[in-house]
Amino acid sequence: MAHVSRLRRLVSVAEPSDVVAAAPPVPPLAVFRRFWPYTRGGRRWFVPVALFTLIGPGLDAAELWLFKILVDDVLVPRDIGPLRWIAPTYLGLVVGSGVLGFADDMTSTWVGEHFLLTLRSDVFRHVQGLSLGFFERRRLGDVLSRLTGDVDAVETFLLSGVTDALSYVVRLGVFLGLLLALQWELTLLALVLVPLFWAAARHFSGLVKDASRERRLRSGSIGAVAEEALGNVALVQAYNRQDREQRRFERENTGRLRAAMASARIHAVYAPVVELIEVCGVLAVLALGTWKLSQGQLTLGGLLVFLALIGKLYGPVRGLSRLGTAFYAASASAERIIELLDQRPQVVEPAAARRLGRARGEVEFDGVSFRYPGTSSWALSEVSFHVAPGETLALVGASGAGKSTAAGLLLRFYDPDRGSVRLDGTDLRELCLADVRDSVAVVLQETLVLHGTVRENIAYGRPEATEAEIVAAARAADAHEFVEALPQGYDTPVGRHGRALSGGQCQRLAVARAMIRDAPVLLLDEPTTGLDMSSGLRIMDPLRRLMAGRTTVVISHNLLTVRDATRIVVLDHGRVVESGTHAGLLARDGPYARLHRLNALTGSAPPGAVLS
Ligand SMILES: Nc1ncnc2c1ncn2[C@@H]1O[C@H](COP(=O)(O)OP(=O)(O)OP(=O)(O)O)[C@@H](O)[C@H]1O
Repeated sequence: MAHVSRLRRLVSVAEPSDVVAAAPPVPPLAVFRRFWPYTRGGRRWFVPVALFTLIGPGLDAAELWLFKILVDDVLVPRDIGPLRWIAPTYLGLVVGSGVLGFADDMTSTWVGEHFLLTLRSDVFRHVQGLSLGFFERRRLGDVLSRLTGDVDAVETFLLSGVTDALSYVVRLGVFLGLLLALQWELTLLALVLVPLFWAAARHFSGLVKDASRERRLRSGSIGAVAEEALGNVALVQAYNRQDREQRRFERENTGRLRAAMASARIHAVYAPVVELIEVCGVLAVLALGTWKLSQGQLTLGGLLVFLALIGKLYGPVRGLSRLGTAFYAASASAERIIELLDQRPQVVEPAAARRLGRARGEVEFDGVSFRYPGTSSWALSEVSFHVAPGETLALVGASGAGKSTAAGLLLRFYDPDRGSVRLDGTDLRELCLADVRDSVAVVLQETLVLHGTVRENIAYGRPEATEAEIVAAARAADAHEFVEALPQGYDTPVGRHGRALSGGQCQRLAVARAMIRDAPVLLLDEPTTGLDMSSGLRIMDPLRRLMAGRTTVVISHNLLTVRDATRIVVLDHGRVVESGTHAGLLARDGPYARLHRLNALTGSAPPGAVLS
């Protein structure tokens, strides 16, 4: 056992990564069962692929047999006669193998790529369907690395690996049959060494698996660190943190390098061991074969073909044992995909979800309490309010009071722990999720602008919108004028996070997008955050037009846009501490009045910025 621990030390990897957690191990058979359904589109090609696999070794064997005849009937007797039929047959066999190889390559690539397409798009659909909570907990770069590198490795596990294995087994069968027919004693001698191959393969495969796990894990960490640093490049550069990010990136890369070196060491030890076993076999056969030749029990052609066949026999044996290690390496990736696929969305639709035509827009929070997963304090507790269709409700409160959390619950990004959120009198949990989200148009705190043209950004609200509708929405959002002034008008690319536009312009695009969505409920989460006084005032008219005739929940902590709301609900530490109209709440001289005085002092509520 000492040599095992010595080998283990050979593959020891760097200090553990704290960026990405390892996926739990899964037995190979379970991996196979798990991914088998993804082969469904390509299964009809399995028969041709199997046929090509069967015919290939047959052609190889025929070529070798021709070689035997060539030596025994042409070279040894020095007679050119049989060459007349040997030459065309040989050419025919070579052309046949070429055509077969082509067909084999095409079909197996198609089957493999088709599998990848199905699996990758399924994993993507699954990840997109996960609740917001998942994305808050996980590193995006790691998820991306699973979607790309790990999915590829699963294909190796399931398809290329299996077809290769099949081809090796067939080759073994054909060559073994030929060898036995030619010289059974020599064959048995050659076979004595096969168990040694297996023992070596088994020994090394466990080590390979450890190193491969570490390599895939490090690839995920590299993706995660790169995504975080490059995604927040402005922050990194502003605070001169490039060196720190570089160190983090290099640390994960060094981890990957060590894992790669560990697996290279394993392979470097493994290859000569296997070669040694093989050479022993060939030498033994050569010795016995030469003796048989001298005794006249074997022709020279027979011996040469025998040696060539032995070479061909060891090929698949070696291939099979190598596949074993490749399987183990790929299963490390499979485990990472399975772990991703096993994530369940926290927000799920009931089996018989109720469809909701066009909602009237009645919104109700009834005794809602909510805690973010993994936290101990309540973000909302016992929150109740009711908004009738067409009315406007303003949620106000200090930073961290729970306003955005309430917005998240209304969009059903999360489910409340207690109480219920209702739309038109029905609990959101009973409704079709797509209907809930279709009923609510949002203009969020952080302006969500996509990498695309102005037109694409507006039409994201309703992809089937016509050009006239897009322009009408832009006009209503007071965006048409500035869009027309852009170099390419509606076709101007706006860059990632809308960096080509000002904050106010981005916000007006967001209003146009919400406008074109034409949903009965409108959710405005701090629509004026980050805007200066004049931009804040400028957005008011478009917002008013957007709110007309819709139920609106407006969230604000600077009290802008809230004074004329039908009702104002004041939140503090997740609780409703006050509610009423602007005038009524001011008269009570409670928390709202205090907030109002504070705002008047800081001047964050422009005079006249009121809802009509
Ligand atoms: N994803 C999250 N995971 C854990 N806790 C969270 C999460 N988001 C918010 N919280 C916590 O929930 C509480 C309410 O946060 P919320 O964002 O709803 O406040 P807010 O009133 O919208 O604040 P602001 O006006 O600053 O946007 C805070 O204590 C916050 O720390």
